[in-house]
Formats: sequence, structure tokens, C-alpha cells
Amino acid sequence: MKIHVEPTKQSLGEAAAALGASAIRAAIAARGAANVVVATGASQFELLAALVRRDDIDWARVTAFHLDEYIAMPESHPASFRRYLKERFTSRLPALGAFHFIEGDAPDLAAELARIDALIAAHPIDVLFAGIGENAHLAFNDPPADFEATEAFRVVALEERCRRQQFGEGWFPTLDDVPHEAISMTIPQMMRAGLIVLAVPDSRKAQAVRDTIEGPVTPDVPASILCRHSACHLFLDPPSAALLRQIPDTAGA
Ligand SMILES: O=P(O)(O)OC[C@H]1O[C@](O)(CO)[C@@H](O)[C@@H]1O
Repeated sequence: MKIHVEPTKQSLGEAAAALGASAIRAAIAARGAANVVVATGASQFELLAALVRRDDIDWARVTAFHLDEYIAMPESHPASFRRYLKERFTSRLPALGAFHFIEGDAPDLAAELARIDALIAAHPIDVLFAGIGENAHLAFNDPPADFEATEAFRVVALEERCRRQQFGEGWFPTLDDVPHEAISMTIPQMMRAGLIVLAVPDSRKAQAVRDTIEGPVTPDVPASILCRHSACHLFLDPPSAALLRQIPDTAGA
């Protein structure tokens, strides 16, 4: 895993977007199209803002997916990930080729899972942008995460720490309002991406970052599996890097 410690959240977002953009351009040059996954949450604000400003990408050739969505939440809810992405991504990229949203409030969840599994199987992912939760989750795969899942998306239960984080970020009026279930991309599906670009700012992520990089690869630290990916870049700011004993593989090294 390549670690980049950027001086600010803004430069973190710009550097992560620049790396992703070069891989998107390379995929378009090689195949005429690129497939990407984008993430949500407070950690992705600066990255998405920088990504939608990139005018060096032929966005019409890009097909996009996202990582996760709450079950039974209408898109009009302030915490809906579809709403988040329509406000911060698709509305800023009118030329975008396609965006396949996870309909977490679909009446038939099995049919919805089958639909998005088939779609992503037809679109091998070139670049996956993601964050890491305070509990080191990847997408909504809370600990202990399933590193062996065979499907691309599944329904998952959200653990207490994860629900507290969502409440703490201000997306819900009370903890009780945070859903207990979501549809999440599975970890094996995330690991199939050609390039993984992680944007992880803020001191509240410092322990998860340390456990991810310095601890063993274990389902109890879902993001630790990323150490086994051949092209994974982790963008930190000084507060999120604060607990690292050393920066093992700095950018450009
Ligand atoms: O920015 P946050 O809220 O810390 O989220 C980090 C990760 O967790 C998820 O938001 C799921 O909660 C992912 O989409 C994101 O990559």
C-alpha cells in the first residue's frame, strides 16, 4: 500500500482525484471506456469536489457505481447516499456516461441485489474511490468482515460503532434514526478494482488507519485486507496519520 500524507484535507482531495483521473484517462485510452466506483461520507467531500472539477477526463466514457446505501431509506432523506451523490457528483457532471445507483428502498431487495450484481459484473472496475470508517469498515462491511463473499453486493447489518459514526457526522437527528441495515459492496468485489484510491482525513480515523497499516490482516479490521491489493493508495492528512509509528511506503518512494 502506498501512503501519501498531504498537508491539508484540500490537498488530500486534489492529490487523490489527480491519481484517480490519470487511471481513468489510461482506461479510456486503452479501452475507450472507464468504470469507476465512488464513495460517500464526510471523508469524500474534498475528493469528490476535486474530481468533478477535472476537465481532463472524457466523462461521457465513464460508467460509475457507488459502494453502499441504507435499506428502506427514500432518496429524499438527508442521509441518503443517492441524494449525496446526485448533489455532489452526477449533477456536477452532466456529460457522465452512466451512474448505476443502489436502490436501497426497492420493494424486492433480492431483485435489486441481482440487478446491481449483474451490472457490475459487466463493468470491471478500473478505479475505486473509498474511505475507511472509524471502525475500519470498508463500504458498510463492519467488523468482522467477510473476506470470502462470493456476491458483489449484499445486505449487511450495521454495528453500533458504525451507527454512532453516522450520527456523529450529523446525518441523522438521533442515534435511533440511523438504520440498522444497508446494501453494501462486498470486500472481494472492492478488491477486484484495478486501482483503489482511499481518502481518509481527520483525527477520528487515526486509530483505524494505524490498525489498517500496522496491524495484522484480519476481518476485525476490514480495511487491513487492502494491504494485499497490488495498487492501493491511501491519502491521509496529518491528523489521520498521527498515530502511525512510521510512514512505511511514502508517495514517490
Ligand atoms: O466518510 P465516512 O463517513 O467516514 O465514510 C467512510 C466510508 O464509509 C462509507 O461511507 C460507508 O459508511 C463509505 O461509503 C465510505 O467510503
